[in-house]
Amino acid sequence: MDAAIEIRSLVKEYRAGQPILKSIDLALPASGLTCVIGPSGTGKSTMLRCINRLVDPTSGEIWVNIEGRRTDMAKLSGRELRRARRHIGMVFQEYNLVDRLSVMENVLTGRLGYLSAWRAWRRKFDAQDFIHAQQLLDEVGLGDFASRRADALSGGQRQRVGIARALMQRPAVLLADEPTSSLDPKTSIEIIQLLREQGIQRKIPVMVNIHDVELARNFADRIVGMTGGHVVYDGAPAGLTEEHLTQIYGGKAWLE
Ligand SMILES: Nc1ncnc2c1ncn2[C@@H]1O[C@H](COP(=O)(O)OP(=O)(O)OP(=O)(O)O)[C@@H](O)[C@H]1O
Repeated sequence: MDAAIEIRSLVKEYRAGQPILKSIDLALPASGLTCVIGPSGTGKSTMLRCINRLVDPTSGEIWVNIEGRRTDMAKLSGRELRRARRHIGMVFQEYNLVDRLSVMENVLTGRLGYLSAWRAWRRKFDAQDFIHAQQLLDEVGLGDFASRRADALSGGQRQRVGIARALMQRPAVLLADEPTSSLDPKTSIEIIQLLREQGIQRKIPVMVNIHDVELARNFADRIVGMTGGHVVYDGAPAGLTEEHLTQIYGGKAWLE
């Protein structure tokens, strides 16, 4: 398969001899929304954070297509890691916006990894960056909000800013760690659909950790079910049965 993300034998131990991820193998195609489900503490966030190297893997390989080159994120360090990371967009549960900055300034933050240290420190963006940021705000439905302060927005709007900021990185991969956990059901659907559409438009894989199984079932192109640090389901939403859910959650927890 021509995978845009390929994870091989990924192991993560925070404490020696106690693996959280127990040899994960996963290959995601160049487009489409993959939802990762599984009980709390099973390692979903750890897996996502290994991909963008917020967490260092203990062993294994994480191949990502970056600017036409297959790159093993697990092996990078220093400058090479910084260069690769700027192509990996991340959307967070709590948005991680800077409240006192405007929406535009928050979106521009996604560009910082491309600037020299001096320009980044002075937040010296190009005119082209402002144009791009405004285009992205239009795309996420916040075209008229550029000058608002981030803390004047609703949760759904804040998450849209988070998505625009990640897209500002011109990502090769878009990762989202429980992006809808703080949102109401209707807004959650809008955010998941937005993530999916943006991934399809840009032909990049979108990988989302999510607790809401029904949301995943209804909107994902693919579901990865994890339990105890293993992948136990990897396939189409339609193929995810009650037996799989029982295996993943060990009961009827997904109904709660
Ligand atoms: N920095 C860390 N140091 C030590 N242990 C950690 C660290 N981060 C996570 N863990 C542990 O690793 C395990 C997996 O955590 P992780 O957050 O990846 O799970 P998760 O499936 O994303 O859970 P949730 O759905 O609740 O977010 C947990 O037992 C957690 O306590």
